[in-house]
Amino acid sequence: MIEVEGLVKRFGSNVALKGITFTVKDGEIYGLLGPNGSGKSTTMKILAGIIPPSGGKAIVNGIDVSKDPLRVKRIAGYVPETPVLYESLTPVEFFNFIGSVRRIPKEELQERVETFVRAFGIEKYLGEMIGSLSFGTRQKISLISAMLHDPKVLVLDEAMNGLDPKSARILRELLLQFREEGRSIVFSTHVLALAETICDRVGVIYNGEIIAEGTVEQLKEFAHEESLEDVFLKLTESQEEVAGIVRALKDAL
Ligand SMILES: Nc1ncnc2c1ncn2[C@@H]1O[C@H](COP(=O)(O)OP(=O)(O)OP(=O)(O)O)[C@@H](O)[C@H]1O
Repeated sequence: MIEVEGLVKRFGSNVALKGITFTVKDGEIYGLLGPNGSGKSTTMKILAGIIPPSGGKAIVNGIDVSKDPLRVKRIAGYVPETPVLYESLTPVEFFNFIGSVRRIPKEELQERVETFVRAFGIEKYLGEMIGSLSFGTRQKISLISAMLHDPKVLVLDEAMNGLDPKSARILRELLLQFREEGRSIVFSTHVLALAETICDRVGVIYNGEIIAEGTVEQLKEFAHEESLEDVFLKLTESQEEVAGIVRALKDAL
């Protein structure tokens, strides 16, 4: 379970998070949606114990991220927006490195690596240097490394980025299985169709604040719109602006 209450993050004079509150239950996939720069990655980094909050609380499976970020890192699987990998290692070396840092028993590590490598179809890249691999393959390595220690909580920042349709489907199925197993998953995406199919509830974040929250159906009802895309544009005050830009483009081209 993830409990976020009044979370604040300041970067100098820029207040990136202005008191965010939401809960992700056990066995729930919570989607964090919002325009560029609204605060999704900042929230995710705090939940993963990467950066400290400036105020408020974030409790991940009972652990306060401000008090014990190391313990949070142990139980959470975090996939950053941009993969952070060691370019000069091969995927096998990298997975072994993660296994030793996380103290995963050797046999268990090998079994889990094999399962995920097969699932994402990256067998043929295992001996190559990570720096030479494509963006999508690196994303798969980042995903696998976040799941090796059997995390109770998953914090996924744009995790579908760069994945081909087959791998995206596999990740989707994996997440649904994790949900069945009672894990909490917080998931940011710009792909609203994906959020619509996978998230139990979504929170719309705008200028560092959650401005609406609920199931996709509840949000559609609340905003009197038929698609999540229209809900999103309306709530983030972009609907009129987009229409104006489209009109200007039509006139200009
Ligand atoms: N390390 C940092 N130093 C200073 N400002 C930062 C830092 N990280 C984020 N910010 C600022 O915090 C705000 C929220 O950024 P954040 O990366 O959380 O947005 P986002 O919703 O994830 O955006 P995107 O969809 O583009 O990934 C932005 O104004 C950003 O410039």
